[in-house]
Amino acid sequence: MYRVSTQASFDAAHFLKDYPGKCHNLHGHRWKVVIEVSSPELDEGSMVIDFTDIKKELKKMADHFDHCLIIEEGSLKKETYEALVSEDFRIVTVNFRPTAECFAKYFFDQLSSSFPVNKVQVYETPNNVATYEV
Ligand SMILES: Nc1nc2c(c(=O)[nH]1)N=C([C@H](O)[C@H](O)COP(=O)(O)OP(=O)(O)OP(=O)(O)O)CN2
Ligand SMILES: [Zn+2]
Repeated sequence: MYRVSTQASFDAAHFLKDYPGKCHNLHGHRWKVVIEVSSPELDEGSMVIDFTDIKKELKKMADHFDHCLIIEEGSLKKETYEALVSEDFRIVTVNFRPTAECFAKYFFDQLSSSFPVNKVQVYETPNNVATYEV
């Protein structure tokens, strides 16, 4: 089996609603997303996949979250949410709990529609990584 991987990063703030510890506070990470694509054979260009193609797609997804506040749908009071919006903050609402695990699955699902992805890793910090793989 051949495997290739590429990565992208984004800076974003998040919080974990009702988390029993410091992570319920608003805080930021430089998130790193590493995706791995595999194939038993190479294409006519002797590649699993052209890095250029997959990098472009991954970067587009990472840019979507860059310099934003990630909010899990329904996790803030309406007035808090509206106050943040009125400050013109860039907010991206997600329909999952914004843990590294859920982000790994999210990136996996999104990219799998275009590429034979077999693994996604999301680093919240250089030491903390979550993996979703098939
Ligand atoms: N399995 C998971 N555990 C935790 C996640 C997660 O996504 N998956 N997320 C968090 C928090 O978001 C937090 O930011 C990370 O926690 P922690 O490692 O405690 O924070 P630091 O890297 O800043 O650690 P220090 O050693 O305190 O510097 C929590 N858990
Ligand atoms: Zn965090």
